Amino acid sequence: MTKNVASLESNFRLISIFNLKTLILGHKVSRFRQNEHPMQTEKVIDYIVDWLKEYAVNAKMKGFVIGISGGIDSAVTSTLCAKTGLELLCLEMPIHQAENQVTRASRHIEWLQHNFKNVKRHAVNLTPVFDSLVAALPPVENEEERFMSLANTRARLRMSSLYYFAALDGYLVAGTGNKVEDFGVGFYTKYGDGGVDLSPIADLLKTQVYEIARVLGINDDIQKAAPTDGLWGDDRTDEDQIGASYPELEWAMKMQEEGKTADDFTGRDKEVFLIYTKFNSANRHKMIPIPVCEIPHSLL
Ligand SMILES: NC(=O)c1ccc[n+]([C@@H]2O[C@H](COP(=O)([O-])OP(=O)(O)OC[C@H]3O[C@@H](n4cnc5c(N)ncnc54)[C@H](O)[C@@H]3O)[C@@H](O)[C@H]2O)c1
Ligand SMILES: Nc1ncnc2c1ncn2[C@@H]1O[C@H](COP(=O)(O)O)[C@@H](O)[C@H]1O
Ligand SMILES: O=P(O)(O)OP(=O)(O)O
Repeated sequence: MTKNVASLESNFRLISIFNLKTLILGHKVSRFRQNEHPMQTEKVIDYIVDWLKEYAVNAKMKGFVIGISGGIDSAVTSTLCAKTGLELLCLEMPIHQAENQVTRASRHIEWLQHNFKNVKRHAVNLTPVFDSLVAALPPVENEEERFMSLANTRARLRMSSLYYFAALDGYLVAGTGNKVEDFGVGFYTKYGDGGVDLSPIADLLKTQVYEIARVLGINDDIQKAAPTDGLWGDDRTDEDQIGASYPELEWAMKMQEEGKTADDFTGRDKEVFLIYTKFNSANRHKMIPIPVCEIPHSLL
């Protein structure tokens, strides 16, 4: 990891092929810190809003485009983008989506438009796009693996649509990943929802995202909704899939940072720690720069 980052700094060629998320992640893993004192929520909000604005202005971009799912992360991120005063385009991109998710997303955008003049919206129905892609793909033997692959395909179709509008209108694609998803369990789709231009809330734990949502006054139904990746056409939650809650995962992330091992724990603590480390190591490839085959000078 350290070696990769060092070679990244000394090799400009590599930089161009990493997405921003990978870059941030590459140096952030080593500086993970846990909140020892209460978060100064208003100051954190102002800090992120200023950061977003400064980045967009320096990049000479007009604003941001973001996918709104009806979940807490996209609700908070979009509100922080709206607070910059720059243009914000909210995209609803249902793919066989549960009705309650569609409604929550739509109500959040209405709330944003009510509070901020700089917010526009588009609904892009990706269900027929997804269905025709599935129909065009060859049959497979292992239906279960196909199911997982198609779940991630949904996230990648959304990413393509976000970048369509980013290029069309001069926007940056705002990422919605938080610290536990991005740098802990790697619970996102590589080059799907992980394919973004900047990551405003990726230094915040999920519990901190909730605290920010409360202070921002995000709709109650979103604050109460169980986190879900919404990729399966049913209402399974992230906790159902991972086997541990976000507060549990945050605890395990901290324990790993402190150098603890599974032998330090028993019972549920041990179970959670093992779940966390399993995801963390399986998804490590998402948290480091992509491997480049470096050819010895003598051969070139
Ligand atoms: N909570 C959320 O917001 C959210 C969002 C999207 C997806 N998800 C979840 O995240 C998970 C994503 O699935 P995934 O991680 O299997 O798919 P992924 O596509 O993100 O990553 C798997 C892919 O990475 C590559 N890969 C695997 N091992 C590698 C290695 N060692 N080195 C380099 N590349 C490697 C392969 O191409 C493989 O197909 C799913 O469980 C999905 O439900 C969660
Ligand atoms: N239905 C959706 N419409 C728009 N954007 C979406 C939708 N579902 C997901 N997204 C975006 O992807 C990220 C990650 O989604 P998870 O639901 O957490 O997997 C989400 O924050 C939206 O930006
Ligand atoms: O990324 P979101 O907005 O869908 O949030 P969550 O993952 O909590 O559903």
